[in-house]
Amino acid sequence: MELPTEFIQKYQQLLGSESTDFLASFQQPSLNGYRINPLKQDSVSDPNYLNNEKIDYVDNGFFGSVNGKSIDHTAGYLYSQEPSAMYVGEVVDPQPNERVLDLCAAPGGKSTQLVAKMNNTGLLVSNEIFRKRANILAENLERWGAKNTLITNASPDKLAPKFPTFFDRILVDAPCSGEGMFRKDPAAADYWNLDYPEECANRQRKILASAMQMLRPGGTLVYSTCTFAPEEDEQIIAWLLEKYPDLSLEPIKKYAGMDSGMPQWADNNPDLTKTVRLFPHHIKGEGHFIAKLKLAPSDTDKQSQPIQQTTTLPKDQMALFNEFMTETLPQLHFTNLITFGDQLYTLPADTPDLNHLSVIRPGLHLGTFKKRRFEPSFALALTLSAADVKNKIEITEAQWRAYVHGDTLSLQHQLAKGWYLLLCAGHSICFGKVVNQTVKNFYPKGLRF
Ligand SMILES: C[S@@+](CC[C@H](N)C(=O)[O-])C[C@H]1O[C@@H](n2cnc3c(N)ncnc32)[C@H](O)[C@@H]1O
Repeated sequence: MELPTEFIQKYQQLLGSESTDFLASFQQPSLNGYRINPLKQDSVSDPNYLNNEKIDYVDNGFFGSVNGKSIDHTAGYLYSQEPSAMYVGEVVDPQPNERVLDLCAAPGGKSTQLVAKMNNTGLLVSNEIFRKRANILAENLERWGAKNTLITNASPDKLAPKFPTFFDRILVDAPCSGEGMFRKDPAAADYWNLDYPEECANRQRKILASAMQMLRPGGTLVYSTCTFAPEEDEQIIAWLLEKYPDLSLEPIKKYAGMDSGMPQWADNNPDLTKTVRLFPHHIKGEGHFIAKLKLAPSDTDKQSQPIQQTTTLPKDQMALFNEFMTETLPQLHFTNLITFGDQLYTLPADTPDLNHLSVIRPGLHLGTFKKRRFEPSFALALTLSAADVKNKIEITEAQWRAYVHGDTLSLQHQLAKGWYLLLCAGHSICFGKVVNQTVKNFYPKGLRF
């Protein structure tokens, strides 16, 4: 690929003799990776996914590519992600039952990783400023089987007043000049110019100022980019430390091939070596910068408490939902029920007041109220295992292909009318409705292939 001349000159100056290897790395093919979903009860159906080279710094991470039209992918057992990007979620290291914000979240690589580490407990607010991208984020989180996630579509400054000093951990995986994406997407190099990193840095400072309003005293902020530009990496952290004296850098473990951040590329603060750089000529990945900061605890400024949601469904809807639960999922119980139009959701426990906020998914989507019936959602099906449901049908791979294409299935034996969880190779695929020896198709239209 052809790199901009000013880009070459800039990194020759910054990296000196090392720039030869750095610049040569852009002529190498880009690297793919994927993570296996630990939230699912069983393992991948294609064992080849377990035989690839493991990524040593990531739980469940492997080098290799994912077939987007496989059962494993469509059922949410795999997430395709660039290897070095996977280290971000490891550094965030969220714990079960925490309140976590992924502020720039689409398409959802880091959010799926965070939700898995939280074991679907606590609250993850996964936010994306652009609506189209927020819808893709929702699709990816639903396929992954996320239950504790509130998906919002807001600019950081609109989100901040809703969650003052609220989060234990915040990830800002910032929009950046994307120099680490040049190999995957050479068009990104055409877009680059010498002033672009500074333009991105302006936006990053604004996003971080909003993030700081939402971080509780004693909370952790992780900032990451997929660019090498010091203006967007060390210099942003130097700015943060100056503007917020109660923030301090936390050391990040450096695995083989990872480099320390460069104090000399900012204000010479030696603490900047606590940040990490993943360079494509030193590790097997496209490149990343990650910093982890802690806000000093305070006795007076307590973490804000959510306003408790009190929700009661109208009697007729409650009866329809209870009927579905008794017939299909008698062992499960959902609380914090909330409707948006005719859509039913279960809100994560810690959710604050959502008024005047653009919400894409207020928690797990349970289904839709139709005239005199309740239709369970695809999202609900993907959080379930065979043991959760009263009625299930194990389908063959050929039937799975027909179902994801939008066809109805014919049954060889008579089954009672009602909702059944369809499973293929042990994976929950979708709900289907049995009527007269056929399974009616409820695979989401937008996901059929
Ligand atoms: C690096 S990407 C996030 C990748 C994501 N964290 C993942 O792992 O899949 C940055 C995101 O920031 C969003 N973004 C762009 N401008 C923004 C702004 N002004 N404020 C907040 N987010 C913004 C982009 O739409 C993009 O989805």
